[in-house]
Amino acid sequence: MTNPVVQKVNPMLTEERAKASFPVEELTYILDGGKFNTEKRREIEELVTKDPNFEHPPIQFMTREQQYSLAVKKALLVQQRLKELDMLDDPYASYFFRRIAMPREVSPIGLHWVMFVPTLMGQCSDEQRERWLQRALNYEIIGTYAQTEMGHGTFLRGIETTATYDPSSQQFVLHSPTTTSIKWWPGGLGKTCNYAVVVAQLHTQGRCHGVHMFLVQLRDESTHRSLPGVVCGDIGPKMGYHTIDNGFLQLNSVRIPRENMLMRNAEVQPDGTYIRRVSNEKLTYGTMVFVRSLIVSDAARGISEAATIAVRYACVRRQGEPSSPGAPEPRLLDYPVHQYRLLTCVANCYGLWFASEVLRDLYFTVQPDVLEGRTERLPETHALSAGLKAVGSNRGAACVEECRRCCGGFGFSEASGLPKIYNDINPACTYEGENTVMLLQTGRHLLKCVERARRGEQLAPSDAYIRSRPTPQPKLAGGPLTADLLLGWLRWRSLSMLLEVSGRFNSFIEQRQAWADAFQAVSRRLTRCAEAHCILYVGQAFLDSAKAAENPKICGVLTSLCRLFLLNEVVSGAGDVQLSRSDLARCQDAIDSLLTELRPNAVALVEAFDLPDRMLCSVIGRYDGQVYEAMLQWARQSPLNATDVHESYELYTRQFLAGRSLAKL
Ligand SMILES: Cc1cc2nc3c(=O)[nH]c(=O)nc-3n(C[C@H](O)[C@H](O)[C@H](O)COP(=O)(O)OP(=O)(O)OC[C@H]3O[C@@H](n4cnc5c(N)ncnc54)[C@H](O)[C@@H]3O)c2cc1C
Repeated sequence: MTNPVVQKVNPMLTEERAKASFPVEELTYILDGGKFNTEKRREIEELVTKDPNFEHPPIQFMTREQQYSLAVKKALLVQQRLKELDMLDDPYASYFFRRIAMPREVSPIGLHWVMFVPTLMGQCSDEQRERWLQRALNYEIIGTYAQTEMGHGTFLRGIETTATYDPSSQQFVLHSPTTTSIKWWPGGLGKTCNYAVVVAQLHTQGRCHGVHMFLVQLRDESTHRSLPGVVCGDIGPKMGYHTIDNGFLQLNSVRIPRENMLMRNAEVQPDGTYIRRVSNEKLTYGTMVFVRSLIVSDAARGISEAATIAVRYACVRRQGEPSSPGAPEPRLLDYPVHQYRLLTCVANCYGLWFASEVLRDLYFTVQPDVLEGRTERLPETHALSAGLKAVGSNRGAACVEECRRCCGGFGFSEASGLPKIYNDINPACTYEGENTVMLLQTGRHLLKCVERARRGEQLAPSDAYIRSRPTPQPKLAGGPLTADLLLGWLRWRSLSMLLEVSGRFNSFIEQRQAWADAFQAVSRRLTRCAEAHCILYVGQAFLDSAKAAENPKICGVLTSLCRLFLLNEVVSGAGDVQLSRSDLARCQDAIDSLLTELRPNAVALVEAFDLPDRMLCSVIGRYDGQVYEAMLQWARQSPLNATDVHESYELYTRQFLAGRSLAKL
């Protein structure tokens, strides 16, 4: 455990830690992907912790401008340190360095790495790469990715920004013709970046050729002033992400050289002739799959942080009627309903953690094939990554909110760290493909799978359970409710729901409805099918990882947690299909027994995530469990407490209490 014990540890937490039935450290190695990774991560944490440049008072007491300015400084410092330590080429090390140096702070230059550089890598011709990529990698320029407009998000083809080619000057004229065409949202666009990849409708020789990408310089490289015709700025405070300047961009006939169109897939020649090359859009899908697997893993990490805070707090918080006169009040964790709320979040966290790893491995398996033109598994990976991105971020936000509520009033205080985790996890439901739209994409793929199964075609591994005919419902009554049996039931549920929806869809088609109308008619139910399909994948990944654990004690506790996950899905999905009352009652009883079984391991299961206090930034989730003293100390730092009497008293309250009218002040 890397946490420095700053105060005497609360005995209630010590007592809970002693109850662990398995070696926590070994589970940490599994979660990290091996002992080597755990050690490396801890070394990095120590490096950052010792660096005074990353020390500062709580950001919650700072204004947004102060938070942004500090985040710019720290983000650049992180890059400098990574270079000095020769860690830039080590993705694992640099990921953890950033996370620990900027806990809960979204980096204003994050988009540079996540979107700008990968877009240059994937969309530039070889000469363009030569010219720009190295400059971007060396941080001589900082870029963002500007696609979304005020009026157009999900529907990419509706984008209004135009890039019109002028052969006389061999330049493109970038223009925002309407208010709704103003770019809105790109990270770092407001104040930080000096370049952007701008997505616009390409016009040449009187024809529109659809959306293409252009590299546009926004600000002068030495003064950082915005260039003529470029109007950009910050879009203002948001629900979270206070440290990043999501921005707007209006382009007023801004001219860029012809060579600034990203030309890997298409080209405009000097005379204005448009040439489309063999599309490698399928390669772009590959990158999308990878980014989405990271979103699922971020969702799991968000829950791991919230659950660590809420479980520790539940051990030290006493609330309620004592069981006998003179006895202490019960701890929150002693209440079965509280155990249920927290342990189901922990179970979701482990499930998503393992599923994100399987998805990432799938990407690394499929990507080399795709590069060589074998794209058979691309539809499966694409559909899975879209659906899991949606299910992961939806669950992430829901579980973090549940953990926040589990902490009562303190969960509403910024001191808990929980509002910030929630506000930072929530936007992932919207960016990189809005979640409902993602589920519809998965659903569309599932409908096609039923059709292919009907034609007797072979389906990809994760779709292989899909048939064109129903199978009998697995019986839950009778024998033990094993994880395999529960998974089998969820597989059956997914297939049953899908066949029903596909049947309705086909009947609309037989009634000569247009494909798009038939799709809309079943779309609501189809999103539910997509969720069921993805939950099945999460459950399978969870169970496989539990079975793979070499230590029988770890295998045992993970299998129990996995059963809790699966049972909870069966119970909450009972209304989707017909689950008998006796089967439902059995499942409910099994959940109750599992809560009792898992409760002694609650702390161990969250502490296996090995999150140092520095990362949690939580007064109520600290390792030593000394919640109340720390809460008072934290509140004392509020700027409102700088003076005993606040200036508003002299300005307004004194007059008001004396009966004078405030209007005259
Ligand atoms: C924090 C944050 C960072 C972002 N960063 C960037 C960035 O760096 N660069 C960038 O270009 N953009 C960025 N975005 C924008 C983001 O990609 C869009 O918000 C997203 O694509 C959704 O588009 P929209 O907001 O226009 O919503 P809309 O597309 O208008 O969707 C609104 C609602 O309608 C529903 N809906 C839309 N279409 C359909 C349909 N066909 N069927 C059923 N329902 C539908 C959606 O599910 C959604 O609930 C960012 C957004 C956020 C919140």
